[in-house]
Amino acid sequence: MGVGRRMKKQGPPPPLDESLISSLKKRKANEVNAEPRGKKRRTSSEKISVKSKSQERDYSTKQKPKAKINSNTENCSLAKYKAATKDTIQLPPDPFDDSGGGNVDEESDALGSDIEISKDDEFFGDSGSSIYDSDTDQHKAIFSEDDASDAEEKLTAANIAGLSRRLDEQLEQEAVDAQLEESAMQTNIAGDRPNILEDADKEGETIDPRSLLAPNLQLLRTRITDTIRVLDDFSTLAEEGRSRKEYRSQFLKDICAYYGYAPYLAEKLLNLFPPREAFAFFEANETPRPLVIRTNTLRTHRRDLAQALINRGVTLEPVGKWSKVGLQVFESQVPLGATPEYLAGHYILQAASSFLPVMALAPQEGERVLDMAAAPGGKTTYIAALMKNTGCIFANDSNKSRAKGLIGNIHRLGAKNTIVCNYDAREFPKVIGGFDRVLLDAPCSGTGVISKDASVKTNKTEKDFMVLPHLQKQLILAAIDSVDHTSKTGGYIVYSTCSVTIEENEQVVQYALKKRPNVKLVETGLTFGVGGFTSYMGKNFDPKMKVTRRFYPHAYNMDGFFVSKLKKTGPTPSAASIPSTKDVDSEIADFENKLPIREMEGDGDDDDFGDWDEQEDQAYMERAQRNRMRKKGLDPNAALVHKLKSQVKEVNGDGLSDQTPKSGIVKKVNGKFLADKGKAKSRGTKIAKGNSG
Ligand SMILES: C[S@@+](CC[C@H](N)C(=O)[O-])C[C@H]1O[C@@H](n2cnc3c(N)ncnc32)[C@H](O)[C@@H]1O
Repeated sequence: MGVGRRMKKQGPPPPLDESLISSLKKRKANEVNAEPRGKKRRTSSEKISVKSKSQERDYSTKQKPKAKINSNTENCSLAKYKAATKDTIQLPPDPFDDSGGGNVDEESDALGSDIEISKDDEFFGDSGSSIYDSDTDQHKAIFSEDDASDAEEKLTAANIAGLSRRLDEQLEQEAVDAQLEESAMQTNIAGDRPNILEDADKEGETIDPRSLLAPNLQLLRTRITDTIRVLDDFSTLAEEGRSRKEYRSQFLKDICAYYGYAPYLAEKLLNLFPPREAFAFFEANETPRPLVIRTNTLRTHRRDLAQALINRGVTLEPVGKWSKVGLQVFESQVPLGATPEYLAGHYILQAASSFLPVMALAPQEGERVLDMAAAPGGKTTYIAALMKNTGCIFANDSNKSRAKGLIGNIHRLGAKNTIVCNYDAREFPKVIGGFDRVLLDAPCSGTGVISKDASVKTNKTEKDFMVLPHLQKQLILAAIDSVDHTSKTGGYIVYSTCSVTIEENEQVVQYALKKRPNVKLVETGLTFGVGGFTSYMGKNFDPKMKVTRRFYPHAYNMDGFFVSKLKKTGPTPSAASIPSTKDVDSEIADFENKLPIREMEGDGDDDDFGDWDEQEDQAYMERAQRNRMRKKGLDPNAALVHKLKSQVKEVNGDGLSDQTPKSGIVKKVNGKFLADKGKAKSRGTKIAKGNSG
């Protein structure tokens, strides 16, 4: 659990598929040929000696970390720095060379999609974009050999010094990790059969479960790694007579105790991965993700922004080849939320993962785009930038106070093609339709961003995983119904969440495919990420679900995210509707009926009534009534149906309007059923103070 991950490179970019970037290569080749003699560009294999004393760092004396460096690390500049000799720093040209990086633009062309990244976004000049090159005189490349002015050397030096420091820290962290791993290995000698369950049983007998002693974290961690070893090689390492299930259940208990998760959520997350990967996921949730800023190309170019921030003492690097606008910040001497560049809207602090849904949406200039759940506007403003302030964006959010933040960001970043609205997005098809593209970055449980909000570990309940997916299902249907299937340029819907659970992702998309046969899943155009689940715990999803993308913190050092893209192929059938919120209520009531019977808070002679409103009171009493009925072995749903029937009769004027409903604890006043204070109180149930009933 170190701090290392924030400093680690974000990524990794996937291996390049050459076929997808052929057009880029062609363009580069032309440019190289067109270059005047004697003005040779630096190639990625060339070394550059940096003369400044302050930059001379002796990497040869660094103790090499013993830990195996994973493939992620090999992609980052650390591996390249390691090759540096005593007096020479080998500049890492790759991070600043956007060429051939399989950017989404090029890839999507090949995929028949239409993602476009502004050519102005090219970083530090080596990119090979013709538009970019026409610009080089005004925007000199920071690390370009061609333009080694004194000022630039200073900038380069400052950034390199910062990056070197960052690498030192990373090396130190890895050395510590290696030592920890080595000591763990000494206790985990291969072939040694650990007594996990036997020891845990003994521990359970000796420790009073009510004791307030803190768990022994070292012991727990060792047991977790031992259990993973056993589950990896069960036939050799399992204790005799013990089942896999027993080990899994011990693993779950230990994960909950070690990382502080509620068992319900921990199990849900554990089920997504093999044990070893699950451990990596939980571990990654303990460390912050890298700090990333997105260049606002409506106001500046990435290299200009980088230059300005380096001048202010910020150490940064392009976020990865997959993005032309992201900068990963390693160190800063100034608050990044208060620099003149920030205030002038040159950048926005935005997690790298949240670039992805917009890249998948690939908005085109001149289109009409709906961002259904837009606040605080990180994605809306990115959409505006990709559309170069043309066309029209409707940025909607149902939360008024969050919508204010959205307006602030839209102004600061200079988005001029955006209309902000404040509807419940489920109503949107009735408000306005005919959009070329819709982004639904849905409200979710946030299981992908636990490193930012650890309260998710304990505050998400079974009910959340019923209510949220239901809302998400309603929203995705509304998103589909808002799109114009005849759009010449689009007809796309992107559904994304910052959650990793199946209920909020694949199941929602599957529901949309079932309810709206006029949509189909298409490639997101994103070059990395794990494919979505096509089956899970006996449930099969559409085989094309694999084209959706999952992003995990342990795999890419990004927040957990899910991105899917749908194409609308025909009109929504006229009979199709969006399930109403009443259905959600009945689903929740049904859910509550299944909960174990427990004493109601208000049962007893408690006269200390709070300020209740009539509705609250009614719901409270109905729940008490249902509990009582179940205790008596009666079916509360049957009584509910009976009650609803009598209400319907009453609404229809069937002569019951003056009668008190059969439940006996509510009665009708001014056309509403209210608590009958006398009866309810005699049963020990809380009712509203001053209730006229
Ligand atoms: C994940 S956040 C959106 C983040 C935003 N897309 C961004 O990138 O800045 C989800 C948003 O959905 C909004 N929301 C929740 N329920 C909604 C509904 N029924 N209709 C519209 N917006 C809703 C919340 O207020 C919240 O701002």
